[in-house]
Amino acid sequence: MTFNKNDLLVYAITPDRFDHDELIQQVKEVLAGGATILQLRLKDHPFKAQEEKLDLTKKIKALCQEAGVPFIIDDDYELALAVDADGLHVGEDDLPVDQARQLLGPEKIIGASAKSLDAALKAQAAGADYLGVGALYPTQSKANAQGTSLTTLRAIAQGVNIPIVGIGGINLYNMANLRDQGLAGVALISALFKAEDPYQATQEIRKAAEKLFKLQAVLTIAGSDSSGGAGIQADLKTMQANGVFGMSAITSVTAQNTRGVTGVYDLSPEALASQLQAVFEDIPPASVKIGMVSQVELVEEIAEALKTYQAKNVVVDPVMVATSGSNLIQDQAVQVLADQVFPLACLITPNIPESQVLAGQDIHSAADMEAAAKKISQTYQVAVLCKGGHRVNDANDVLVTPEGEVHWFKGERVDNPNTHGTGCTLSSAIASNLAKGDDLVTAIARAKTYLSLALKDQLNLGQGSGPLNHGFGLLTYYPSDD
Ligand SMILES: Nc1ncnc2c1ncn2[C@@H]1O[C@H](COP(=O)(O)OP(=O)(O)O)[C@@H](O)[C@H]1O
Ligand SMILES: Cc1ncc(COP(=O)(O)O)c(N)n1
Ligand SMILES: [Mg+2]
Repeated sequence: MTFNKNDLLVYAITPDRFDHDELIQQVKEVLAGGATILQLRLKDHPFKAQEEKLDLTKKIKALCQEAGVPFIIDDDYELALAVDADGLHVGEDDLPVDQARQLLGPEKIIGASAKSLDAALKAQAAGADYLGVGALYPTQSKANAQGTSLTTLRAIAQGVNIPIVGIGGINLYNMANLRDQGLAGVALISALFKAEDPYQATQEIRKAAEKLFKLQAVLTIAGSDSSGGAGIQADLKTMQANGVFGMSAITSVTAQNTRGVTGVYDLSPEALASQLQAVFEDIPPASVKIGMVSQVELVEEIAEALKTYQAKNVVVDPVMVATSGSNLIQDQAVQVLADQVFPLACLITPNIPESQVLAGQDIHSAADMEAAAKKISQTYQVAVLCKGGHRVNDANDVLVTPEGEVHWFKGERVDNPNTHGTGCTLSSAIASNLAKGDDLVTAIARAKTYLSLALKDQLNLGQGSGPLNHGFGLLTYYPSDD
């Protein structure tokens, strides 16, 4: 039995009124399906004798032990002590947290329900190990449960440093809305125990929860931009802002600022290969973004590594020329990148000049963008997002898939001359969203929203086309400042 602050919580809570044998069977299935913590909640449950309650509790505890899953009891501290449960959960009107802690001792898990930041901070200070926050959605398991808004949930998540599980009416379908809110996981009753097949339901929810609530690692393979607005630096900042764990393999070090590129120092193929090996062999990324790669040999190392490690969700930004006008790829490398790396990708994101080169045709209109994207997509059997940042009146991008589907992403043009790194930022945000489980269209739509907000922040650094504010929404909370 382990309980770590960073563990994923797929928290199963037993339902009201049940047949004991049926409950035991369901608990078995829910544990086998991948619940990571289980709470026995015996609300409204008539027991004929105390022995009966003890017997049931012991049986369920044994199942949890066998599965290596912490066994928590709701409210009833005497029962928790009697069976030596792993922990106790107390509601806002139950035993106070500090008393629960005293009664159970320092080693046990104490959980508390909280509906406000105030209650959450109090429970944390009194020694709670985790918090249940809700009801986030209407629920049948707790009639008249008071609702908790996502705004309150976020405030609590930012204010405390113990894990939080969302609770109340959560199911496989509404769970996705709870992403990026600072949750360690979700607590469920009906979605697991009232499912037709509790084993399968738990498995599906566990799989989705892994993506939604566990910090996903994302790799960028790109060039360094000393001025911090594009390349590796933009990628890592974007990943941080989009709630994933950024990692990097550097292809080249550029001396660059908002006015231009004054030096390009490519790393050796060995230097790149060993970075890729170090990352892939230890922390397989959930997605990969590829940016500036200037030489044929470096492209070949990347293609090799993507195949060897069966890299997933690969997004390629075929960087050719910096916003400031400097060339960032050798002519021979373009075709090798296209031939060897595009087919391993799930998306490539050329801007208009890059699309013209790749398609071998001119682009003067939205229809031309779509035609070029279709041509590239057919040639390399990969989805293509032709970005419209180089147009004047709008910022519309078009996605064409190898199956021939076309999707336009309409973007209002933000009046901001500081667009250094927009392409790097967009592709990294797409890779981040794919890592968190979005489908391609959703990942792009959300990335575009992020990019627009970063542009709208109107950061103005340097004398040329400056960088975006990647961290516009990030704030660090220092508890000691209160
Ligand atoms: N002024 C702007 N306002 C809103 N979106 C923009 C603006 N400039 C670029 N974009 C968006 O930024 C993303 C990157 O596009 P683009 O600038 O064409 O790429 P690159 O940086 O590779 O040249 C696209 O989604 C594009 O629509
Ligand atoms: C190291 C590096 N990589 C990529 C770009 C492209 O920048 P943009 O995103 O503006 O196309 C850049 N300027 N520098
Ligand atoms: Mg670009």
